[in-house]
Amino acid sequence: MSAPGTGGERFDLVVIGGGSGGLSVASVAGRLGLRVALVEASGELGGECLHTGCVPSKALLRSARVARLMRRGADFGLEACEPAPDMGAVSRRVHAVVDRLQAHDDPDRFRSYGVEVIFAAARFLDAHRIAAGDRVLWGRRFVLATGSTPAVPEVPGLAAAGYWTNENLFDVTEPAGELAVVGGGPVGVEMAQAFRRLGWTVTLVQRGARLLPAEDGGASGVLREALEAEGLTIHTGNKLQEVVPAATRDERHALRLADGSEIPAQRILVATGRHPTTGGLDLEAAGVERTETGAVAVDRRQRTTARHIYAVGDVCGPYQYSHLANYQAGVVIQNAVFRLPARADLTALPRVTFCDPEVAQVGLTAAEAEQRYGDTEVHRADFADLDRALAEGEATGFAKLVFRRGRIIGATVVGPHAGELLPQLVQAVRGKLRPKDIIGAVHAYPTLAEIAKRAVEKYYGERLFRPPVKGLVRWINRLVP
Ligand SMILES: Cc1cc2nc3c(=O)[nH]c(=O)nc-3n(C[C@H](O)[C@H](O)[C@H](O)COP(=O)(O)OP(=O)(O)OC[C@H]3O[C@@H](n4cnc5c(N)ncnc54)[C@H](O)[C@@H]3O)c2cc1C
Ligand SMILES: NC(=O)c1ccc[n+]([C@@H]2O[C@H](COP(=O)([O-])OP(=O)(O)OC[C@H]3O[C@@H](n4cnc5c(N)ncnc54)[C@H](O)[C@@H]3O)[C@@H](O)[C@H]2O)c1
Repeated sequence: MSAPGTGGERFDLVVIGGGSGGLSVASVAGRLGLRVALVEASGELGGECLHTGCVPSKALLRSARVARLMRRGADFGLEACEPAPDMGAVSRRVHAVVDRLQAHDDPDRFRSYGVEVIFAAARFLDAHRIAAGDRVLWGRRFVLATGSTPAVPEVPGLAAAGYWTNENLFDVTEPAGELAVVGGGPVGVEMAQAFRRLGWTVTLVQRGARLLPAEDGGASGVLREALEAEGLTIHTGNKLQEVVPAATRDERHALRLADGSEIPAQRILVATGRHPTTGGLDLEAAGVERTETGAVAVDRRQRTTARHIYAVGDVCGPYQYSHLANYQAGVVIQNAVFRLPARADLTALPRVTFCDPEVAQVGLTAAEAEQRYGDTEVHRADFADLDRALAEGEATGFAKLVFRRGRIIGATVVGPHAGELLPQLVQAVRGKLRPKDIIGAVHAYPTLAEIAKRAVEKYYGERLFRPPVKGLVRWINRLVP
């Protein structure tokens, strides 16, 4: 660590990185009257979520879903038709959505909050100073919010063949061809389905034993079945070993897998995870340490090993979601601005993979709960039995609720709009609610949200519709006139 200097423009708070996490901290701190600098390397605010992550991927998935519905016309009594996707037009729509949302992240909006916005790459000079272009900033406190970048495996031939990542995927305008997707996490699964629905022949290779390995095994199975039914080819428990590059752009590369099989593909999408972005920051000069995985090490108050430097979002994890970066930003505001010892609590952190069917989770999965406690109870309701799901023609999937000692400690939903169904379950896990809190609330009929109530009904069903209870009910009814 370098000896701290005193020169430079002085700020109460210097935020490094203008994505989901950094923008949340800077806007609140600025409006609360702190002298705040926001330093962003890329030349525009919004970060990955807006430009190359959540927003473009969800816009692309929407076009893909419309294509799917067109093909499914006959399921609804309409003439089915095979869409002719225009990748150029799809990409233009995706960028139009991004541009529309970019207005929220206009630098002038942040300047109006009193934030000094500086477009430059930041580098620590010592524990209290950074260089940002030709300026030197002194900060009482700092927030590191530099996000993550695609982790590309070292596979012989891959670089020579050329590949897409989320950083250039949304600029694809060429007509549909053959695509190999490497990685079966959220990026791989969402994008494989989007491209398949937009007419591409897609093969997905997943090193893990199943798709979305962090999710409930049953949910992962339902998803795989749905993807295969749409014509996706999936290899799990297999790894990309080597690529034999095509001689010309129109020919196909050969992707050799660990089990000796070979996949032909014109294009390759690499979706094998992400590395925290710390390169060039010179964290050592500030005394900020990293974990074994390269993430910035933080405590539950989001403080790094240099106590006046905080970190939020993908650069520290432990998960990589935009809403987690925002949540951690709130923890930092409480600690660094209000000086309250707030701690992050991820017990009820939701996550959603926006494929179709969507996969949503809050709290523990059934397997995690069983492993941790050994005395849990799981009840499941299927969309195939739910009136609204049948009316919608979207009856794939289920909700699974995990109970322990009369409390809801986890929920998995795989099915139509699963992410939209999550909030009541997030409240249930967060508030350690009892099953009666779900069943006691009147759910509008017919809604998909009734699925949670149905799973709770199973919980009570097992307890109520038993001979001793039946006997008691008969006895009361005979006794009381
Ligand atoms: C394809 C894809 C889809 C996704 N979909 C979802 C989703 O649906 N829901 C969800 O919750 N999450 C999703 N994510 C994850 C989400 O995008 C990230 O978790 C989120 O953007 C992280 O926010 P952040 O603030 O940590 O970092 P970022 O948004 O990446 O922002 C970091 C910023 O720091 C800047 N920076 C880096 N180094 C420096 C430096 N030295 N100096 C100054 N600035 C610097 C970068 O230019 C960048 O603007 C998705 C990710 C991908 C790849
Ligand atoms: N809907 C969402 O919230 C959403 C969407 C997209 C991304 N994200 C976030 O972005 C991050 C990155 O997502 P991701 O899907 O790239 O990463 P990931 O780490 O979640 O999944 C990558 C997968 O690639 C596989 N893999 C690794 N190397 C491989 C190889 N050589 N061959 C074959 N398979 C290989 C791994 O088994 C792993 O399951 C995630 O942490 C996720 O939280 C979130």
